Amino acid sequence: MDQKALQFLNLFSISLLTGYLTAEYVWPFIKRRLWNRSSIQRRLRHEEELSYGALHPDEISTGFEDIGGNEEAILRLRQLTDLLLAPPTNASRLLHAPSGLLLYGPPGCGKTMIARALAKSSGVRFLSLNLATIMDKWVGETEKYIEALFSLARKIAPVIIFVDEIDALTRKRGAGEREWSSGMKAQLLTFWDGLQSDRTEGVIILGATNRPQDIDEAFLRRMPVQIKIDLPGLEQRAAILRILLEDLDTPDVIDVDLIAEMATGCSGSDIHEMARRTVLNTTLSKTIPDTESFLTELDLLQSEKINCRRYI
Ligand SMILES: Nc1ncnc2c1ncn2[C@@H]1O[C@H](COP(=O)(O)OP(=O)(O)OP(=O)(O)O)[C@@H](O)[C@H]1O
Repeated sequence: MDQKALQFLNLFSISLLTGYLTAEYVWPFIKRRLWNRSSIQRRLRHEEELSYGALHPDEISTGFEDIGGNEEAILRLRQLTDLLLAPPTNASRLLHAPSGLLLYGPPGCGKTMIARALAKSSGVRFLSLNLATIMDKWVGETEKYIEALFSLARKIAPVIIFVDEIDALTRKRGAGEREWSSGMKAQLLTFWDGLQSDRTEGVIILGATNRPQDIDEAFLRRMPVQIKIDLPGLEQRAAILRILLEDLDTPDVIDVDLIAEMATGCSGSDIHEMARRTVLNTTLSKTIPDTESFLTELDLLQSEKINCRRYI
């Protein structure tokens, strides 16, 4: 073989070897680095998006003084939160509170208000998770949001992560369930367990739902304290009304107890709506809101609700 052919063969073998090494080792390494970098950037973007739902305690306007009734539930929640945010050092691990709590009960009865007031009174941030932000994304994207949620929570701890309608995220797993959905739940459980094993981080997950029966057992187990926030009783309805009427000039011409009695079956939200409409209408008609005007609005509201339910 002449010199030129030998040189060509050498060059050819070196290029082949270089090509092979590049394809086998260098390119995957570069790809991994690029992927990691874009993955970190993506997580940071998601963290930023999620942080729009985070409030500093000073930014929270709802306090326990704005909530009528629910004293027992509030007391229990405050004790648990204190325990969670400052776990007793050197004490038995059994004294540690669980990192997940669940508020359940009919709509409009104050679950969200209680969660916000809890964060404010404990002096911790309130991170409200908007499920629309993290669900209905491309396959794999929801998992990224969940990862970002927990990394953000760790950065801004102590924090209460509030997940309204948590049943939508933690629904019972079934045979026909889509793969992405069961993957997302598995990942949520993994991150949640990460919190449980390191309790000093001051991250509490507070779920709220109207449908606790839909929540998967695995998630219920991670929210072992389940507190019912029920429809208000007579005294509680009167308490809510008194709070709502505090800034009216003429509260003494209003028979709060009578209105509360007539409002049987109403939620706090219904009472708020009745009071809002009454004050709006009397302001428009330049009259003074009295017992009669409240009862008229209550009647209207109740018949609207009956008609609406009939239609459904
Ligand atoms: N106990 C209460 N005291 C004072 N106001 C209340 C109370 N419960 C409900 N409200 C009124 O009803 C509104 C809705 O309450 P909130 O959003 O906390 O209910 P919720 O239980 O979280 O409802 P949902 O399950 O539909 O999310 C409040 O903004 C407030 O005006």
